[in-house]
Amino acid sequence: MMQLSNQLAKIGNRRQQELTSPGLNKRIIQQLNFSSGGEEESAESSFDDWSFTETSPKEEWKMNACQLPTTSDRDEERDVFFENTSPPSVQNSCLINCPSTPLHDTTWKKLRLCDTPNTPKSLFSKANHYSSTGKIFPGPRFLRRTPVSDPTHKARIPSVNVNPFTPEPFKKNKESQKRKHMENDECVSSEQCETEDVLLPSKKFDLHENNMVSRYKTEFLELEQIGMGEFGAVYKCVKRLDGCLYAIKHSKKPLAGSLDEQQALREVYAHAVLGHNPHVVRYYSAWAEDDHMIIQNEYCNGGSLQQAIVKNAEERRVFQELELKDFLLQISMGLKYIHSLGLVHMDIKPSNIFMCHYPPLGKSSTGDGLESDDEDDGAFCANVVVKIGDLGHVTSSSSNDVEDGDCRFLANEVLQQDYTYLPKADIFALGLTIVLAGGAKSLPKNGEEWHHLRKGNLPSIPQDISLDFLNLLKMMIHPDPALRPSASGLCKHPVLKKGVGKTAAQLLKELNVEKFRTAMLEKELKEAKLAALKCTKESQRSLPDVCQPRTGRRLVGGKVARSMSFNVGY
Ligand SMILES: Nc1ncnc2c1ncn2[C@@H]1O[C@H](COP(=O)(O)OP(=O)(O)OP(=O)(O)O)[C@@H](O)[C@H]1O
Ligand SMILES: [Mg+2]
Repeated sequence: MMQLSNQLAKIGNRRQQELTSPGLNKRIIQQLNFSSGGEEESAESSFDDWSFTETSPKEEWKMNACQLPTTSDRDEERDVFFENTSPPSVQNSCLINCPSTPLHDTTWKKLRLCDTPNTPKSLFSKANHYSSTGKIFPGPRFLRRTPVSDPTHKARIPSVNVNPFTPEPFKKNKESQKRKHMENDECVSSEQCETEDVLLPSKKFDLHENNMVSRYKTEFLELEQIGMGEFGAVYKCVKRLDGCLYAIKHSKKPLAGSLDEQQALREVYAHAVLGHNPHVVRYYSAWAEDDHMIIQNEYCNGGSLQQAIVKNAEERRVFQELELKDFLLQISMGLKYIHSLGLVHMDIKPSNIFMCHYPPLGKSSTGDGLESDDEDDGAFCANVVVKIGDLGHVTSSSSNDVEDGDCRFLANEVLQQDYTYLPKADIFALGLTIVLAGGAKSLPKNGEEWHHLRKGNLPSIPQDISLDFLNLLKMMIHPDPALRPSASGLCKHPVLKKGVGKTAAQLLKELNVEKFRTAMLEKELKEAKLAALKCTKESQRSLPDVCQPRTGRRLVGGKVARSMSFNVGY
């Protein structure tokens, strides 16, 4: 992350130079990413002096979705060219007037506002940290730097990004650290502290610049491209050091100052906070290289659910109800975990669900993903673990800064900017994801059909599905988000528990219980043999009655409570 920050700051410098150079009084045309939604923020921004009034592509899409019917394609809509005719001075005024706000949600908002193509975030963080009142405010992604007495030392201290998804205690800790510094007169004022935040050096040790060595090429052997998305390309690679496979995601476009930068950072922040869960694609590392973000993730050998759906269609088959229930249960477990950390995914769809095929139980060489302490484990395909990936849209569940995901899976309330029930938007998208896995035809992107689904009408699934399961899916896309089941509720739902097989974790638990039970029985048997032997010896010493078992007394296991239960954990 340090290198990433370095790289981003460096690019910011470059951008600033470009924007302030006399030759730049020309029109800047830049491609916007629809999904990133920063342009929407510009339209609804509280920045009074925001001078660009064009309707954002995303707003256009929202208007389309509300004007029945329309048929534009999402991809076309997402690639819209935005023309900025304002001179750099206007751009700078936008930067100058960024309000200083506390971190977290508002910080994200600020990031986005200042991250449009007109006002690159990197530029923002480097160039102008003054409010309209001339007050200095902190760069949004820079942590407080530990003050040092040697002013020249400043230039060597790397900046650190603030993870907006970090739990509150961490942030409080940062605050107390700041207070401590102030008490120690290390900063004369909070403004000074903040000034130091933003005056962090832009040029630090840069592996790629200084050594001209690509970490990607040095550390990994690229095997093949396994995917391509809005954000970039994904490659299957072997890490030279450990010989293991990884999925490595490269951003498509240069990052600095772009909306992709923000999405990439979101993904990294979310991964870092989420840690490990069997139903969330595991993250290993991220760094910037050649102005592109690279994210090293767990490689899922079963590919995405979308790929499986396409393959099914080619083979004229569909996932059966039992498989659908298994997928739903496993993804719900991943969502339950994400939601429990106060986050929401906001882009659940088949291409963001990944499958890992493990060898049958006992032969797993991964040692990963199969064990779960989750009491709710109840799926049945022990050798297929389903995981949620692509965290590029993750945000806080209490946030007003929502980056809409794929419009085909978007809940209506999110479109209406009602963010009261964000976790339920994930449930809505999950319901439609399962319906697609069941063989339903592609979902509409807008128009009458789009609204029809948002009224709670389930797309038709071309196979016999039990009424119970159909009703559950219907509830998941209920127009009233409050009535949709929660992820936690789904994990315990009788429809998903009833008649299903067991997960690897459950089977492992049962195996351990059986092993324990066998060991106890073996112990009892051994004791019985010893007692019998002793009895024989003593009877040979002419004490005929001593070893005769008394009525009601058990010879074996007498000290063992027979009421001992081995069923804990089921
Ligand atoms: N960990 C992984 N294991 C296997 N395949 C992967 C993995 N990550 C990504 N892929 C493949 O690459 C594709 C794109 O990945 P991902 O969704 O992370 O990128 P994206 O650019 O954000 O895509 P989009 O914007 O379309 O959701 C996936 O649909 C999948 O086919
Ligand atoms: Mg994706």
